[in-house]
Amino acid sequence: MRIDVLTVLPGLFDCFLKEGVIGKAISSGKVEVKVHNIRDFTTDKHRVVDDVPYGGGPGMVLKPEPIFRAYDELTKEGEKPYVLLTEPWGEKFNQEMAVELSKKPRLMIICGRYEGVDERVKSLVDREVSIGDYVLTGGELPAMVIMDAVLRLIPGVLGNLESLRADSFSDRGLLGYPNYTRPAEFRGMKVPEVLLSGHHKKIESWRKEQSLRKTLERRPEIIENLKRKGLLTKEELE
Ligand SMILES: COc1cccc(Cn2ccc3ccc(-c4cc(N)[nH]n4)cc32)c1
Repeated sequence: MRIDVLTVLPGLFDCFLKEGVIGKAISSGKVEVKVHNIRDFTTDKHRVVDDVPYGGGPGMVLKPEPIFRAYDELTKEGEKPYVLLTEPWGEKFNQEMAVELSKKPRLMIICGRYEGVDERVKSLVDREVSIGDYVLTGGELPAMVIMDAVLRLIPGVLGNLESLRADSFSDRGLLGYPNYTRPAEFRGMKVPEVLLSGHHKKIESWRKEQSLRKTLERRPEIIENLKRKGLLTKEELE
């Protein structure tokens, strides 16, 4: 997969693209992520990317020209990207969307700043995406959240963990099961016996039950959604 990111703050992505699972996936060539400074696609000597809003009002708006120039330049060759625009009130990002986006060969993520992008930029956009009902200062953190959730789903990125998660609950949006590690007792708090039993079938069913129970308690709508889609097995429904 290739992802092109358009932003006026490319430096925000430096650590994200160097560290951890995402950093390894990029350095190993499993995925390609290119961050482009919208300012590099201006043509005036002051490299202006924003302007005051028509009709008045606070703040500034990102101009359409530099973004369209970047899009035209970056789409001259190769597959046309599926274009995302991060917005405070776009379609809510979730695991289902992450799975869908992970199947695209190429993505482009346009990161707004100030009061957002000129409305005409949306003629380039396939999906306006929000990571939650709160307003951030720009689209870069949402872009990193989306990239992190999508890139971890690319085959080979999670390495051997991937196979262990063949039937991963998280891919169905279920909440995770409790994790424990040594010591077996810490400040009077014991690890559940079943996890010390070495009985893999029992451990697996305990984890599945914990995940379903936690999801039912905290996010019942996820269970309803999976039921409606027929994505819960008979025993999971019991
Ligand atoms: C557009 O309307 C806005 C109104 C007030 C502030 C801002 C700031 N801002 C600029 C570009 C931008 C892109 C994404 C987000 C964002 C996404 C989520 N989930 N929260 N916030 C916020 C952004 C925008």
